[in-house]
Amino acid sequence: MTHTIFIDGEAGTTGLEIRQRLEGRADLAFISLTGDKRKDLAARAEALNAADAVILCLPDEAAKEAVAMIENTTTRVIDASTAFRVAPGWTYGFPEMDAVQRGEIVGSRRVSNPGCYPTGFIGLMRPLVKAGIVPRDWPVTVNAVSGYSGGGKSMIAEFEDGEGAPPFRAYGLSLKHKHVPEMTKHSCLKHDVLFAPAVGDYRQGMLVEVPLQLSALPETPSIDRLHGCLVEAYDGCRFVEVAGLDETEAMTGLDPEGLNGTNRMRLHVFGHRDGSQARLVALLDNLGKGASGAAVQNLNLMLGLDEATGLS
Ligand SMILES: NC(=O)C1=CN([C@@H]2O[C@H](COP(=O)(O)OP(=O)(O)OC[C@H]3O[C@@H](n4cnc5c(N)ncnc54)[C@H](OP(=O)(O)O)[C@@H]3O)[C@@H](O)[C@H]2O)C=CC1
Ligand SMILES: CC(=O)N[C@@H](CCC(=O)OP(=O)(O)O)C(=O)O
Repeated sequence: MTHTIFIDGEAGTTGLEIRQRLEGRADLAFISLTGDKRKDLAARAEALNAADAVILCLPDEAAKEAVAMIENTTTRVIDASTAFRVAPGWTYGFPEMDAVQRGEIVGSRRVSNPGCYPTGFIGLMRPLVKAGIVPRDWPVTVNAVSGYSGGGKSMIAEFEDGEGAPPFRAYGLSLKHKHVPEMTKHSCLKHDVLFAPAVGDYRQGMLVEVPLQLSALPETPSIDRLHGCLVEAYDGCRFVEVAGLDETEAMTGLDPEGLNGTNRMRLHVFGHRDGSQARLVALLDNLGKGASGAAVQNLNLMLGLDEATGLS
């Protein structure tokens, strides 16, 4: 059986990556808009309604516009933007985040693909909050660095074509980053997380870190307890893994580009085993498990296929 797919925003950073990941799939046929048709409302409306599944790789407003143009009850939607990540009626497209999530995605017609930073953060924090190791009302900070492709075509142009992009830049300084609502909600936290992102002068790959003062937490959890909780949460997951404590202990650095080109995410628990502090760090490709890889994984699930089809 062939499924018809339309990627709205196919010429952008996320859209192109998705298209490349789906290239050569005999089970899929594509509707593609080129030239002036790319942004033509009538052409987009026709494509959106003709496809079995659409993947929206658009700015938020254009994504909302696309969803409003779908007039049938059969087209299935994966939205890569921020527009619907905490919206009622939408399923959050992070299959590994809970035992029931994969099944929810399989049965959903509206799936919001998670943000890149939230994938790392929720991956680290949700199991700890659900297990009661980190209280729901805990004040949580998240520090992160991303490659510049995270900012789409305009940021890629700034770093690759412009003059004088800095080697490292802190941003999100107003503390109102668009990812805060989904990070907070899907980690089951009560208070907005304090999010401190940065962008580096390299194309893709990211580290998302949560520092924890263990002795301030209610039960002073050990490194082993944190690690054990994450290992249990991701047992059997194809794309989310937890680095062993021996491996982590021997590391002197962590390269944000380490999983580029894959749909994988690796979680680390750094700290002395008998110490009272921990640095939880997620490593992922912002264009892989942080965006395009995750979208393909969700598409596979929604089409009733093995979630790993075409992914590494
Ligand atoms: N880059 C990343 O790492 C990630 C991005 N995302 C999200 O995915 C979405 C796409 O981001 P990204 O690919 O980086 O952005 P880009 O700017 O690289 O691409 C966006 C694409 O959408 C097109 N577009 C804009 N407005 C319209 C419209 N009204 N109708 C049709 N096409 C339109 C643009 O056209 P034109 O080429 O003419 O500008 C462009 O090709 C965003 O919501 C982003 O937040 C999510 C996770 C990670
Ligand atoms: C480096 C950089 O600018 N990154 C982007 C986030 C990339 C991402 O995940 O975007 P979505 O929320 O659109 O999915 C930012 O901070 O806005």
